[in-house]
Amino acid sequence: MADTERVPTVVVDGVHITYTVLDGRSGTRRVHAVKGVSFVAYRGEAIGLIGSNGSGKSTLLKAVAGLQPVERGQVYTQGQPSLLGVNAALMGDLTGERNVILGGLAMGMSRAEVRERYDDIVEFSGINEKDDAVSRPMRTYSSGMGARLRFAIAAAKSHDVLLIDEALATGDARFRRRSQRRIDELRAEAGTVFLVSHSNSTITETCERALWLEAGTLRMDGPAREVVAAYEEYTGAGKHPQT
Ligand SMILES: Nc1ncnc2c1ncn2[C@@H]1O[C@H](COP(=O)(O)OP(=O)(O)OP(=O)(O)O)[C@@H](O)[C@H]1O
Repeated sequence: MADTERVPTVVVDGVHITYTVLDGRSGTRRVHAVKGVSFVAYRGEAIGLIGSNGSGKSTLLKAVAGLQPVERGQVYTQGQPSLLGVNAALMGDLTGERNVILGGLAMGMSRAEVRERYDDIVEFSGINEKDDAVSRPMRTYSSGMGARLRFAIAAAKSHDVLLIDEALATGDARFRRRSQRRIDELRAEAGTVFLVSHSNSTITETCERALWLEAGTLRMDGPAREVVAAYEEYTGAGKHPQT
C-alpha cells in the first residue's frame, strides 16, 4: 500500500497503564502493566499481539477499546472499536439462538438485519454441525463452541477496528481457516484487526504485522514473520516444544 493511502485508525502514544491491587497486609500495591507503548495502526492492517503471559497484551487491547483507563499517554481511535474477548458478555443461561439475537442487537444491528444474518452466523460458528446446539443454553457449550459463536456474532458486522483476544485459539483447523478468511474480508472492507494469540502460527497466517510486548514494554514492531521469529528465539521455541 502506498504511503499516501495509509489512513491511521489507532494511535497509541506513550501509554502507561497501572492496576491497583489489594495486597493482604500492606494495603494496596500497584502493577505497572503497560510501560510507555507507542504505535500507529492503519486501515486494512491485521496486527498480531504476542508476548509472554502477563506481558500486557489484554490490558493494551482493553485500552484501545476504551475499556481501560490509561495513566499516562493517549489512545486515539477512529470509530468505536469492538473488543471480542474470550469472556465477552454472552449470557450462559440463554440459548445460543437468543445470544445471537442479543449480540447482534448489542452491536447495533436492527432486528431485520439480525434475522437476515442469523443462519449465516450459526453456520459460520459450526456449533450446530453435530446436534441442535444453538437451542441449548450457552453454559452447556464447550469453551471452543462458545468462542466460535462469539466470533461468528462479532464477524457478522463490519468493524472499523476489531480487537480479538484469543478467540480463535480454541477453534479447530476448519474454523480457524474460516476465521482467517473473514478477517481478510474485514481488512479488505478497510477495517483494522488486532489479534492476541499464543499461537505463533495463527499470528503469521493471519497478520502481516506483529507487536511483541514483554513485561509491559514494546520489544518489537514489524513484519509478523520477523517478530515471531525473534520471539521464538527469545522463548526457545523450536529447541524446546512449547506447551
Ligand atoms: N484486573 C487486574 N487487576 C490487577 N492486575 C491485573 C489485572 N489484569 C491484569 N493485571 C496484571 O497486569 C499485567 C498484564 O496482564 P495482561 O492480562 O494484560 O497480560 P497478557 O499479556 O494479556 O497475559 P496472558 O498472555 O497471560 O493473557 C499482569 O501482571 C497482570 O497480573
